[in-house]
Amino acid sequence: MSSSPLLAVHDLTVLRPPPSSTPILSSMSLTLSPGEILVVRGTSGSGKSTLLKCISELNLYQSGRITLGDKTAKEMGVPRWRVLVSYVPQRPSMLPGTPLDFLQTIRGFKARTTTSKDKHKDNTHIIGEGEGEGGRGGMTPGPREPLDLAEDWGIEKVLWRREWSTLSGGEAQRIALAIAAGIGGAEVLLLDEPTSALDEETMQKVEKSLMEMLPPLEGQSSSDTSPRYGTGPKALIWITHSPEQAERVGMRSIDLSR
Ligand SMILES: Nc1ncnc2c1ncn2[C@@H]1O[C@H](COP(=O)(O)OP(=O)(O)OP(=O)(O)O)[C@@H](O)[C@H]1O
Repeated sequence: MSSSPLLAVHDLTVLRPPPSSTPILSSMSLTLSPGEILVVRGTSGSGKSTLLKCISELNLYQSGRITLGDKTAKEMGVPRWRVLVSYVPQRPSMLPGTPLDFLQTIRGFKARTTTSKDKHKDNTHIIGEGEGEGGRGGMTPGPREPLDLAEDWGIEKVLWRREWSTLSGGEAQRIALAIAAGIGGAEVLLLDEPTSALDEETMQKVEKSLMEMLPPLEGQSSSDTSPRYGTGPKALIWITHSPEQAERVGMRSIDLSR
């Protein structure tokens, strides 16, 4: 693989809480390059989610070093790290309010540096009161704003105004994923079984959009790939139990099964 990785995990060890203190992950290392999708596989309980939560600084670990570029989360500051290295859980937790409230809240986080370009593409205003369709947010192709991205995956804009608790598992999963992928700013997305609640057709649409967001791999001509969407992520780590999906999306894979 190419020279300098975007993300690197060195010798990560995570233990279960006492009294068992047995390892969940033991001296685990990996690297991720720009343009790459790394698939993580493994039996249930082998530590896949734990790995992604450690990388996003949501889970404590006993030893190891995780860097983005040449910086650790501590050196960068954890809030900024969590913007750049974004974990998308398998089941979005039952958040209060609506997806639109959530989107507006995370857009306001101080750790997220909002450029005037980002502001320009914020078209959350396009959903009028009680309105189902909204506008198109401009006629020219450009960055995929979360609402547009989700719409490509079959999420009508009216759903953004519904309480999270009233959404189906697959609706909530697509909306959470569209927010993470479409809001811009994240360099690495950590996807925990991102399509587990989706039907085959929708799953393949989601796979295609996510793959098209990435820049070309180093050494690969950009004309070899579909157009890249705006400020999308540079690389993905993708947990899946499906060998077919691993084959479709993965450029490399690791298996955590013991
Ligand atoms: N806070 C915790 N306390 C005790 N054990 C934990 C804790 N968090 C995770 N574990 C254990 O660590 C192991 C790995 O869990 P993890 O959720 O990472 O597995 P996984 O590979 O993602 O599984 P699945 O495929 O079922 O989602 C499991 O045995 C789990 O019970």
